[in-house]
Amino acid sequence: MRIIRGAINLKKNSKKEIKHCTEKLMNEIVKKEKLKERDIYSIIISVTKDITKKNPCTIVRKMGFVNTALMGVQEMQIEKSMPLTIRFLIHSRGKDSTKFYYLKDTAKLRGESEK
Ligand SMILES: C=C(O[C@@H]1C=C(C(=O)O)C=C[C@H]1O)C(=O)O
Repeated sequence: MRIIRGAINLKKNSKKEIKHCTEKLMNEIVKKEKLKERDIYSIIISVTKDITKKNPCTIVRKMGFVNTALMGVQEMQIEKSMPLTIRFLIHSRGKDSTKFYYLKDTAKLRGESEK
């Protein structure tokens, strides 16, 4: 099974920015992983509590992932954690591997989670 973790942070909590960032992250993963809907088992998307204007799952659905099992959840509220962040966890068919796609400021999170 192929596991894909992704993250991106927003400039602000607006419909336009949520759409832009969700599409940016999803498009990057789809392109680099050559991901087809039929290969995906499920996608879990978390948002930090400050993201409220639009549901990223709806955006992914509108990108064409009409039959994919999607689940949207709220990220844990930990003090000083990165605000305005969308995270993806994708399980898909493929060679056993784990890949990370951390766009914009979230690249910092990779180092932090390994400390
Ligand atoms: C540091 C991150 O944020 C938090 C920490 C994670 C981790 O240590 O793997 C995963 C999700 C978040 O709860 C991240 O998304 O990588």
